[in-house]
Amino acid sequence: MSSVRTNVPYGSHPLQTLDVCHQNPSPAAPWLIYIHGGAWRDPLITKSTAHPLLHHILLTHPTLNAATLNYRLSPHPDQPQATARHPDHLNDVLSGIFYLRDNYGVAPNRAVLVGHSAGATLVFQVLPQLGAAGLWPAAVVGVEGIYDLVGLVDEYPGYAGFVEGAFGERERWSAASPGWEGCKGYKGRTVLMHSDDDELLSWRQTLAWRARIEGARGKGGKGQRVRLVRARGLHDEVPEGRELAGVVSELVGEMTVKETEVRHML
Ligand SMILES: Nc1ccccc1C(=O)C[C@H](N)C(=O)O
Repeated sequence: MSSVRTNVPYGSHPLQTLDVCHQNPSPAAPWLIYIHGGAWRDPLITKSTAHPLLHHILLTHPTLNAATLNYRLSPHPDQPQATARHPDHLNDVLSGIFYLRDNYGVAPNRAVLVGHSAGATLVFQVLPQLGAAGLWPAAVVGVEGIYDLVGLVDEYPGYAGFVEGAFGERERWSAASPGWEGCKGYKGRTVLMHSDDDELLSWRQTLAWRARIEGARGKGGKGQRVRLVRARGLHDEVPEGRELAGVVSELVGEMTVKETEVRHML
């Protein structure tokens, strides 16, 4: 029954594609859905950057299904003809997730959504839209994430170029950054990971985003906390690291317990 498919189109653009490993046909199967980083533009950072994580996690969790998504990119010095602009990246991620729901039956509350770097921005941008569609995931994991575009360029003026390329003028950055306002109904887990060794981003984005989520959620409520996890390695090494695999493994383990409960209920 197990099937691995690569470059499955979820739209007509060559980057509207995903890789999927469907090894558990149960409608209650847990899913890992990965959104890559690369500053919304890097042609070399694609859905394939999740393959080491997927290999490891799918072998250790034989009831897990997984997918990793490409999405259209903004112009890069090596790929100036790319034309995507916000909200194209976000719309593609949403289309890809809807494709998985429609074609593989990914159920609400059975998905762990992982985003790295600009992919972490995307998973939190897409979260309220998933909620609006009745598809709140079980967990969201942001890894070496960008969450506040204005704050990012204040800290690193050199990043203005790729932020402009993806989002346009500075006036638009604040509204385009993720917010927690549309996520009040979200009852899943939120994990933010960051590495001391990240050479491209300090802890500032991650800590400020955690403070924003926890502030918006109201302190002290049960299940309302953000879990902060220290990772190891350079910015683009963290997705392959043991810390992320460990976090995903735990989250999937929690869902597997629930799958057994679901089976008892049937
Ligand atoms: N994800 C990032 C986060 C912060 C700063 C840079 C990146 C990049 O990915 C840079 C990429 N190599 C680029 O130049 O397009």
